[in-house]
Amino acid sequence: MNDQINTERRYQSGFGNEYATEAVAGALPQGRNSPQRAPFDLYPELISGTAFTAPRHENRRSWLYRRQPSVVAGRYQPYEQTTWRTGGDRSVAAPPEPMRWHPAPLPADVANIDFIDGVHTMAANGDADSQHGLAAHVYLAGRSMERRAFVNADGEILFVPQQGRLVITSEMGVLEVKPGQIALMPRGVVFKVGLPDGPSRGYLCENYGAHFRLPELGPIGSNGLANARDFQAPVAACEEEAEVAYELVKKFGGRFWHAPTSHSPFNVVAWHGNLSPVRYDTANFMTIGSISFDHPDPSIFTVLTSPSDTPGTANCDFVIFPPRWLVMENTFRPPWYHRNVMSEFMGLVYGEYDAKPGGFKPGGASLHNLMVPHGPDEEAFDKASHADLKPQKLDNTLAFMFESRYRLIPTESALNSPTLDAGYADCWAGLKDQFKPG
Ligand SMILES: O=C(O)Cc1cc(O)ccc1O
Ligand SMILES: [Fe+2]
Repeated sequence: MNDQINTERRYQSGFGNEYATEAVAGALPQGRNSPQRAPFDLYPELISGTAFTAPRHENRRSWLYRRQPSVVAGRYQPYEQTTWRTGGDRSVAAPPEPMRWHPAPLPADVANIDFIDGVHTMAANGDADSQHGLAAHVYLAGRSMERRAFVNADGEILFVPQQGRLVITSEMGVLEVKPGQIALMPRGVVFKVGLPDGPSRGYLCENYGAHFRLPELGPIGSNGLANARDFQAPVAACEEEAEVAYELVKKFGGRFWHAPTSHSPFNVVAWHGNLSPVRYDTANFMTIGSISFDHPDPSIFTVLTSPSDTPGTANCDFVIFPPRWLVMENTFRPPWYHRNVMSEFMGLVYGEYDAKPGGFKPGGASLHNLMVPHGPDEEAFDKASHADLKPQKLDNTLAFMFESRYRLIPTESALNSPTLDAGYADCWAGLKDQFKPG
């Protein structure tokens, strides 16, 4: 298995269904999970994504049949990764203002930086140990992980590549993900990231809370938004050279550790269950919008949601702003000016975002925390207030938002970064009082 794009890669369709896959026919036991001796003398191993006793509709677990169990590993030593932070750092003085960052340039030595070392936290909230909150990261990497693997005990990871494809090799198989697509890696599943296009950039949402799932559809009905069948899980793929030395890096309680192993962690010959990495192409998102008037709430663009214990008030919603038609009559069509009780971290994969046609660049980011006023910049306001309201296609654009009930605290390094757009607030400065009574 290597980084090369393999156009014949196969996938299994669906989100959270009972997948079953064998790299070698006959490797899955039939009728039981843990026979006295499993087929081909593989080791059965269970990975739980939820508590054993979680309600059936939420319960996630998979059975892996592997050449050696995961417990066969060396001792862990501390590993230094100082730019990947975990949880909200409440000692940071975060101004109650809109914030924006220009795209982070790829560092000069990017060819030596792999995915693990290339993660930079922009903002985070909650706490991994108490299993709530999220972190919004950017990754800047140019080196494929070869004999290095990573596992995150602190949360699941949503990948949003912005530049360059990812070849994500996991215990359950391989996912190829290109900009416009996303991938979701469950907590605790070992993976490595290959970069077939070299220097790559993208966003991550590390979710410490309840796992991401498809949102309820309510009156939309039984179809629409992200359809379950468009998610794809990998098929089992065991690395041919299984007895090779690997370095396993683990994030556990916000700290990084590494241990040597004498075998590939990608030694799973067959697996079954409903806990799996998946990928999804946002081009398959069935977008719903207003066909009469007014700008709807952005919740209509929710791809995945991580609920909290308060109904309808997410730990994290992953929302996209995909290409779509605008047809609303007598309506200011871009987002309204607003203050949101939820906190909004946004990124742009490609194109232009209608509320910020100028200053928000692909690879950049913005943070509009709870109750921080924001909305269209002056240019967007002027254009939309006078636009001829014929049907308009917003094309070649993909922005997204990680929206959370908890305040997102920027990291010290994000606040001090040269990419912080010091003049961001000026984009609204020209919105004059234009009240004309009578
Ligand atoms: O602020 C933003 O740009 C995100 C957003 C978009 C939208 O269409 C409505 C509300 C909202 O917060
Ligand atoms: Fe907003």
